[in-house]
Amino acid sequence: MTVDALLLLSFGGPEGPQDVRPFLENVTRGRGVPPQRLDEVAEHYLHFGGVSPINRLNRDLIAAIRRELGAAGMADLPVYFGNRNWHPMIEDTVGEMAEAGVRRALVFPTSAYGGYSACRQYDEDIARARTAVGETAPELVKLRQFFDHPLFVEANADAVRTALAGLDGPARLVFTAHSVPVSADNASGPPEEGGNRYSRQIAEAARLVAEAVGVPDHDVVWQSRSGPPHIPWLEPDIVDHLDALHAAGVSRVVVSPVGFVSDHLEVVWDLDTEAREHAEKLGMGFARAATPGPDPRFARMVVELVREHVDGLAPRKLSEFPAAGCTANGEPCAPGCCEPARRPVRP
Ligand SMILES: CC1=C(CCC(=O)O)c2cc3nc(cc4[nH]c(cc5[nH]c(cc1n2)c(C)c5CCC(=O)O)c(CCC(=O)O)c4C)C(CCC(=O)O)=C3C
Ligand SMILES: [Fe+2]
Repeated sequence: MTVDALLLLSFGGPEGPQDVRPFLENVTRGRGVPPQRLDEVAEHYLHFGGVSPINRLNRDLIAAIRRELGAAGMADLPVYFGNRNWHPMIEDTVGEMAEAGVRRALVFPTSAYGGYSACRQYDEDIARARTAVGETAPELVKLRQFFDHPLFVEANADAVRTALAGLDGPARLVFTAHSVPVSADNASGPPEEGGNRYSRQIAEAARLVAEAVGVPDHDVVWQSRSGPPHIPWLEPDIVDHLDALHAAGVSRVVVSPVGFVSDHLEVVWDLDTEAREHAEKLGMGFARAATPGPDPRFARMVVELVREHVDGLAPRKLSEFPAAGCTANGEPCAPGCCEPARRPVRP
């Protein structure tokens, strides 16, 4: 298949205090997140001057992808940047691509997993942007999920090794990912698979990373829960889990945010601030493993995913899960796959 461009599609984050509220409104429109939770999250952003590191990290990643494309003989493939929730917005970027004459592009989403928030919502973004641009919109083919790609696993494994080496004794290895409503996890994957594709892929990535490091035991827990308290989300939360480990006599932890590609706000606040402070209060040693995005192997993986389409390169993957997530123009992977929850939409 020939393609004219690559589009990096991400979540987006604010780049100054004035961006925080409108960004949060974009994220939570029609999603039933209580206003009190929004005030709290706004405070987390303002604690960092209203700047999330996510956009800068994505621009760095694009620079690294350009270098790797060059090394693979694809220096002339333009790389574009668009987001779901903040500028550059995907609608604007796809408009620019159309004006530049792009007819078909691959889309790399900055999420490794299936599930509504991690996969299908990016399909919705692609479909919405194409509709906004109209007839001249390029064909947009999303790249597959990469939670079990050997380069993703190796980058995470090296980060875990470095974090373990930074503590002065044996530590419990704990992986985290963004919590989602239990109903959303149950609905993730195609219906015939029986659900829970998101949490099962997280568990699989954690297992692969732990195995690569050579650590016999580990835990998988969740972070950054939002939504009203009466709705069940995946548990335990990392902070509660630290209490449980402390009670069990564990004195050091390494936390690997395997559910995320880069150090965005939920990593630097929920882990580096909240969880770290809690560990210190308990007198536990705490080290947070780096996210894989800045590792050169991550950009190399993106180029491999591109080459699966451009050169027919055989997909490299370490798990039995099908290589899902790759569809054109925002189509779901399969009928009913990762259906969005029916949420009350208020005008
Ligand atoms: C699975 C998942 C990922 C991983 C996959 C991926 O990476 O795409 C992820 C990533 C991210 N989530 C992010 C930020 C936020 N997520 C929120 C809310 C929510 N996330 C959810 C899920 C996920 N989120 C869900 C089910 C909600 C509830 C509302 C809804 O159903 O949509 C809210 C609202 C406030 C709150 O309640 O926390 C914010 C501000 C940022 C950017 C941070 C920055 O700015 O640096 C990133 C990368
Ligand atoms: Fe989120």
